[in-house]
Amino acid sequence: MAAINADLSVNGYTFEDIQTLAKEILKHTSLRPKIALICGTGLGGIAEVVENPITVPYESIPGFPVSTVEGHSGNFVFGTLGGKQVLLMRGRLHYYEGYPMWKVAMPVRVMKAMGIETLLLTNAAGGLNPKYNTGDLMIIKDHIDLPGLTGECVLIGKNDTRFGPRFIATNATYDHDLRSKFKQVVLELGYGNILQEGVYIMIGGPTFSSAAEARVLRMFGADAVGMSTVPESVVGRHSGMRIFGVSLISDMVDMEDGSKFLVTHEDVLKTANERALLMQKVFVKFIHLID
Ligand SMILES: O=P(O)(O)O[C@H]1O[C@H](CO)[C@@H](O)[C@H]1O
Ligand SMILES: Nc1nc2[nH]cnc2c(=O)[nH]1
Repeated sequence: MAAINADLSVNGYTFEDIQTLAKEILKHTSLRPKIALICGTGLGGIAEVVENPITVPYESIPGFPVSTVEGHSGNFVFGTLGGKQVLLMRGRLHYYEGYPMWKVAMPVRVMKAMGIETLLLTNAAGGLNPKYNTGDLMIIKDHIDLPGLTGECVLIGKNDTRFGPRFIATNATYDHDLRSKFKQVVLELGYGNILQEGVYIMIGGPTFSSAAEARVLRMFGADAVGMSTVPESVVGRHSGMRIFGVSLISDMVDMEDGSKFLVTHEDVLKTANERALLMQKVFVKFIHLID
């Protein structure tokens, strides 16, 4: 395999590097899925219901970064879910792990090179909307790219038009048809009482927000806050993918400064664990409906 050329002028991985990584991963399987799912914190359990799974650990892929966060196991899983070939990414990369933004979303470019057309994003997020409850599922209808607004957009740097155009619209990123199919599935399964639709805001992390920060995020119009997803959806959009996103509300954010509840990563993992079975059921049916 050719050496990975970490050329910073093109955001680390050249177009050729990305093709090389894709070929390297595809050597492990004859499957050619068009749907990929990125598993959020503690949500990798969806992989347990993948039929005939083929697991490709990140360490076995020369030049691929490792995932360092608990609840992100660090492998790709190919197989069938809901009757469709799928690719699961168990273990996303986060900015707060020290990866530059372009590296955080690099796997999405590799997915595109592997033939992925539809990108499903999941995450655990803190609830900012006072009507939400811990354990709710929030379909992402829009996002606020807080790092992007302050100069850390994932697409900053030299643009290679083989990946996508220099300038892209990011309104209407989250596909309407996929959103209504997901809604349909959740309602059919009888989970309508925990279903929300709202705006996700990305912060850099790893600090959870202070109460004053949380009030600002809410004033911006966000319903849930987390430390991921936006770079992946922007790069997916840039490469012409269809995007869907859902947040599991892992905890309700303290907005008042007086709370005794200090959120921990363990709280986030606990909620994800409690919703593992429900997420499996929902995604099997949802993926079945995707064209
Ligand atoms: O967004 P995902 O990967 O689900 O993870 C969320 O959970 C972690 C905090 O517990 C943060 O990484 C936050 O972004
Ligand atoms: N409060 C809070 N909870 C989360 N769960 C996942 N991400 C977050 C976050 O950024 N804030």
